[in-house]
Amino acid sequence: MNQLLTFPDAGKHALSIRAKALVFEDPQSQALLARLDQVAPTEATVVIIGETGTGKELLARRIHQGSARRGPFVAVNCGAFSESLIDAELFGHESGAFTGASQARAGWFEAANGGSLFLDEIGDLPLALQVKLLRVLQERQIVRIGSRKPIELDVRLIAATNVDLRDAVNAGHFRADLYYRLSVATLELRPLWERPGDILPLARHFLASYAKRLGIEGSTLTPGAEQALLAHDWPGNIRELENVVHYALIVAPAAAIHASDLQSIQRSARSRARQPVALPPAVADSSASTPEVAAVPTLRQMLRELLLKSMKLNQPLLFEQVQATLVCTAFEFCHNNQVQTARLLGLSRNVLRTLLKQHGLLAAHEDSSPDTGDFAADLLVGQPVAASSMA
Ligand SMILES: Nc1ncnc2c1ncn2[C@@H]1O[C@H](COP(=O)(O)OP(=O)(O)OP(=O)(O)O)[C@@H](O)[C@H]1O
Repeated sequence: MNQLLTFPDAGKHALSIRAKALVFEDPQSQALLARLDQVAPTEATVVIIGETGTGKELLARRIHQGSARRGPFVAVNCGAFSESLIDAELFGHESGAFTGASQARAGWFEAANGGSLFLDEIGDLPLALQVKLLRVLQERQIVRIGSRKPIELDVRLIAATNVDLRDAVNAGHFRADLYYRLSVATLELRPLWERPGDILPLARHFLASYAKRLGIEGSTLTPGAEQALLAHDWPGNIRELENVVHYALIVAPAAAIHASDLQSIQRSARSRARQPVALPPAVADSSASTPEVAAVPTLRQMLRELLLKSMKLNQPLLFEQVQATLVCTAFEFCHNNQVQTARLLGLSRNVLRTLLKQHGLLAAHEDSSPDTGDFAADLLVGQPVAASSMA
């Protein structure tokens, strides 16, 4: 079933494909969409969790569209402003409130009155502003900087984060009271690699949309290109996929798109082959700056050397032991909810999937693909080995 949902006022957003449609075909995405459609008509504050490029803003727009709110949808990235600026941006100011404030200005809250305010990267909001935001949510009114007059507000707040807010609370970076106030409803967008059923429908959707824009007819993806898309890790998630398809159309207009046209994928595959132990690009993770993460490259290097040695000496036992060590370490990370760190070990998705499933962190229906046990191959990028070849 093709889950292509169009926004009613798509025409108003002519510049962006993002505002027009949502492609949600993977069973996980469909389940999320069902929850979204339950939450949207309510007045509940929503927190959307997901890595960069997973579609958080798009989801927030959909929530707004699905509500009865007729006011505007206003999106603000909390990470894009300095602490002093974001105060005035959110709550507005009177003229003369501070140097440079020559005129009174309404803030984003007022701009969103009657509608929804989407606060992206809420985890980046300084603590002082978190206190202020909490008060606004409780009292449903704001006071502009330099004023004493409260302004009544009717705004639904939708927040997004790419960090685990519970970890931020534990680390003292995020107020617990604000966290509980915000997370009335929580929607989690999984990284694209964890919802493979979305990859090709999204790719075809972007292909059709960009081809239309570029005036190209008859572009298709060859089976090889489809395979390359499915095999890629997508650290930049849907945004990366959109860019890859757009670029491919530019370099291979009016023709079938081959794997070799998907240049950024090819490049990253090549660079992985050249530097087998290099860390993948930074990923949002609850464990992003823990000592474990710092230790992973060394661990990975050690395990890689051991694997190579075991192959050279033809020692299946050592090979098995290294594999076991890898799996135990990854399991430990998964157990601590540090899935991304586990990924850095270079394990195959299938192995990670199995670990996650064993740990109840993954729904059963996701685990459709068999465990090929190719984790050593992942670690040794470019030198695939099968356990049987060791015998
Ligand atoms: N389900 C989807 N269907 C179609 N396009 C999508 C979908 N999800 C995301 N996109 C596309 O991916 C791009 C990234 O989406 P979006 O900006 O919503 O991500 P984000 O998670 O808010 O990113 P960031 O955290 O970096 O701000 C958008 O340009 C949009 O076109």
